Amino acid sequence: MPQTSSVSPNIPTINLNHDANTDNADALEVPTRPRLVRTTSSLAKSLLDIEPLKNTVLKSHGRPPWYDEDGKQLSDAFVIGIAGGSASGKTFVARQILKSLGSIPSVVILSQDSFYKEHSEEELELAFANEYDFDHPDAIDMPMFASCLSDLKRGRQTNIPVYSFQEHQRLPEKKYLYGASVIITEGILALHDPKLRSLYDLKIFVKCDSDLMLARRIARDVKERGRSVEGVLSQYLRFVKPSYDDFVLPTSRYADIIVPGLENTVAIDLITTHVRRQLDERSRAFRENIARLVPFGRPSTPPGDSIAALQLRVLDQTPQLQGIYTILRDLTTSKADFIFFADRLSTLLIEKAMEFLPFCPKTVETPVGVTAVGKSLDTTNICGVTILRSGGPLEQGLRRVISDIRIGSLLVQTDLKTGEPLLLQVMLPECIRQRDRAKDAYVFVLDAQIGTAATAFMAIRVLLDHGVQQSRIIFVAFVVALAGGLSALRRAFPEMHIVTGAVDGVLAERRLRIGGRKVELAKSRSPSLSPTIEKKLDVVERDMVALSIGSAEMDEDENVAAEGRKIWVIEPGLGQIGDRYYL
Ligand SMILES: Nc1ncnc2c1ncn2[C@@H]1O[C@H](COP(=O)(O)OP(=O)(O)O)[C@@H](O)[C@H]1O
Ligand SMILES: Nc1ccn([C@@H]2O[C@H](COP(=O)(O)O)[C@@H](O)[C@H]2O)c(=O)n1
Repeated sequence: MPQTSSVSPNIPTINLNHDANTDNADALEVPTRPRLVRTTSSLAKSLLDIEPLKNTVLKSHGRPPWYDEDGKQLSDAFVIGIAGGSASGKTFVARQILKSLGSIPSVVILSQDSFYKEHSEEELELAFANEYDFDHPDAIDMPMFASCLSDLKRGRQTNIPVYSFQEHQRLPEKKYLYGASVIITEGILALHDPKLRSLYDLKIFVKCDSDLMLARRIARDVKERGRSVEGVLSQYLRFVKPSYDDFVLPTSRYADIIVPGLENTVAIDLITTHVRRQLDERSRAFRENIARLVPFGRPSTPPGDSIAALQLRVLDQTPQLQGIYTILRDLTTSKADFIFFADRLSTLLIEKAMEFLPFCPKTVETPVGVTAVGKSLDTTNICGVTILRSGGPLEQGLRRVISDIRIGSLLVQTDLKTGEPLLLQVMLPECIRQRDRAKDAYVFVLDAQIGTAATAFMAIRVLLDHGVQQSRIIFVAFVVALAGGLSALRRAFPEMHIVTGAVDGVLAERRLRIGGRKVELAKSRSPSLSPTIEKKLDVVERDMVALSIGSAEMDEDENVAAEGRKIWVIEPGLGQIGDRYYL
């Protein structure tokens, strides 16, 4: 990127000062529960109305696929490093960028403050007497900073320290971060360390008048950091200013762009235009590509061959199992019966899936005083992850089999505009959130079905990003479609296990029409549907409206309303399992 402005005499300076902009750029972490009916504009407004937190992944639109058809990460997150003096306006610039980017998928403002080193008792005494040098590069744990940033950039989760300015100390807890496609790092020495610099896609230095920085710092430190004016001044003269001159200001020579600490609207506009262009170049149609790789529709090989090639673990097709599936497939089955038999089936499926867990030998003494050799299972690192909401009916079975199991969830929904899956919410159990435990974890992924496999791809990628071993992922589904994305999923993730009870032949194309709030499934394959089926389809359609509007926050599009959106349905299938179970 060309230099557009600089303080260095060797580099031409362009004055980016322009209109004053004193707005606070704010955003909100994605709501913990999805709101079903909400428009893009109202969400965007509320995102910008609320004070953002640093070190929190902020999302407005969900995260589209960040990997290719091989399951490999497509591109790293885009990382912006912002350096500058204390109170120069680094956080302000970061928030302005966030605000100007608008509907980008997910972003985190990562603060260098989190990486202040732990202090000994003596250092703490100095700190409280304003005699500790927090502005020297040695005060910051640069290797840890670089390692956390590198993990986040590569799409991995990270656990960052939490720092208290009031206590001058790192707190015992850590903050879990995952899933940002844009990372904005800010700190006085954000451009100091070469390793950190190598991680940035864009380097910014905020240059501000020293008097203004001091005035802002006094105001902030007294108000927010529990300091006295005398203390702030003494620390400033002894450490802050000398370090600014010796260590901070010299790093401006590494910056791609110098932004003024006041009236910087034009600079922010330039930066966001650049970032948006970079993000556009990285985006790619994922689901379309899988469909091209393995054409959906009807299976080309006999089912037996496919089951063997796909290494599916299918329940024995006993009359009893066939009876359960017949009830579940039957359109006329009552809700109560559907729930009863889905619960029974989920237990059978989970029992089958248990075959992949590491049971160890155990000897016990029996009530008649004899020893018996058996097996036992340590469940500490075994957990479940439900794909909301269709995977929910499988939870019952999992809890019956492992009563104290921790179950997290992923909310993945289809963006009706692009047809791509969007990751809207990640709530994972502790044994996955912590990197050192994730590698030992066994994870049951629960989803009602695998059709296009777009959701399954996303779920598996999330787990791999956390360091879960592929061979310890056990995907459990009521039904899978042979002619869907299953073979692409198997090719991408050959070591994970797939357990199901039914392998259906067809993945049929239907049209989903959006007009106002109304969605119609064009019955392209069956023009003369019975009235009962028509009625059931109405229920499905109604729910799809709620889900699609709630999830994708989509703008209603005239063309989409006219032509309809392509969706895929497993046949014969069990219908919308989540709806039949919950609604
Ligand atoms: N361009 C700006 N225009 C107006 N006020 C600003 C600007 N930049 C920063 N400020 C204000 O200055 C103070 C310090 O800014 P901040 O971004 O927190 O500094 P830093 O992160 O560099 O320590 C805040 O109160 C902020 O609102
Ligand atoms: N315990 C601490 C730690 C750091 N500081 C000061 O914070 C400044 C950096 O934060 P900014 O938000 O201003 O970039 C730095 O200049 C340190 O002097 C502190 O006072 N106490």
